[in-house]
Amino acid sequence: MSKLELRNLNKTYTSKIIPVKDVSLMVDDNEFLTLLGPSGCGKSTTLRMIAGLEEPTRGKVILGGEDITFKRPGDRNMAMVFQSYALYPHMTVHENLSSGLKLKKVPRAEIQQRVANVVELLGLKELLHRKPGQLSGGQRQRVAVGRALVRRAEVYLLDEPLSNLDALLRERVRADLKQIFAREKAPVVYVTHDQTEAMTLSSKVAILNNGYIQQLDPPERIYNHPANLFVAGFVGSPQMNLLNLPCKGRSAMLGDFQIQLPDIPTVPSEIVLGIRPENVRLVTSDDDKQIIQGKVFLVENLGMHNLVSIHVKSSHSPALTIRALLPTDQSWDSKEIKLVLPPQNIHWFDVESGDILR
Ligand SMILES: Nc1ncnc2c1ncn2[C@@H]1O[C@H](COP(=O)(O)OP(=O)(O)OP(=O)(O)O)[C@@H](O)[C@H]1O
Repeated sequence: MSKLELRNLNKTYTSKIIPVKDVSLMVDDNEFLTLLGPSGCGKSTTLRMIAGLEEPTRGKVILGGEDITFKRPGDRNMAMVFQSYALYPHMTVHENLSSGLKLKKVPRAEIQQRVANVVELLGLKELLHRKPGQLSGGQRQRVAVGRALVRRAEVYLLDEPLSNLDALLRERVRADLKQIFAREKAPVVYVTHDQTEAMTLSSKVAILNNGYIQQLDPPERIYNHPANLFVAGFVGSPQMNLLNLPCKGRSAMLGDFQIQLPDIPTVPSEIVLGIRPENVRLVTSDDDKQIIQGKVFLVENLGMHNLVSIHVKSSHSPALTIRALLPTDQSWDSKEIKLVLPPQNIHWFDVESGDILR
């Protein structure tokens, strides 16, 4: 029943360092919000202000209707997992997991039950009697996640909790986290710069850049309807093709080819065309429109697909490059190919502001 709300949150260190600018958002008790963005964009500072470890310069943190902006961290019932594990070095794993509950005078049987659940979930059984100094980085990180999970907190805050796990374990713990938090009735705020984590775990993603929220939406919407050039370029791997093109009449010129512009009030002299590599496809029928031709100059095998880089045919300007995900069942090296850019998959952006036009 505790909705978390940030109202116009700001943090200023000096006139030059303003890591968080006017961040407003809401996380319901059944929501998993991820703060995603490049290094230094203000993710951790935002999380630390929610936890009370940092005072906002301006703005409010509201939990369940109560203003908790200046409440001490210990008085907020929040569980936090840091990138740097923050485990008690003199305690065993078992003691690290149970000490918080003992302090809160939770009955012994319940402590045993809750600890047993996380131990099972995170595969910690073999490590219970070791101290943090005797664990690998990944194992310590799992214990830190476990310590947050044994508590029944009002809010869960996680700062890059999977960053030290190897790829396989990260995938497993990621799937576990998703299931665990689907059952918890508490807002979760998760910080990462790993877009796969953000896309798979979250019900909502806030993309941050330079302290500002660029877009706040469910992951599918972020991926399929990026609000601006920053989001379009940041989310998606391989990256979206983003091409600056001159406009002529109601078309944009992609090398020798005309791509019809969408219905926009005024046609600019230049525009940015965005299309994801998986949406660029081979010509399959005579009815195909928006066809471009070019020559392959690079093929990268990604396993399931080839990422093929193509120089688009152009008689005057230097060749533009477009990348397409194509099947692996044939050789694309140095091939002349014809491709289709389906109009429904094209995103158009304003050159100056970077905002989406259509
Ligand atoms: N105590 C501080 N004093 C001055 N500047 C700080 C302080 N803490 C953070 N910063 C600056 O604020 C900006 C945002 O930092 P923050 O840690 O929130 O970024 P982040 O998005 O979490 O980055 P990362 O992904 O690298 O952890 C950075 O430019 C950082 O150098």
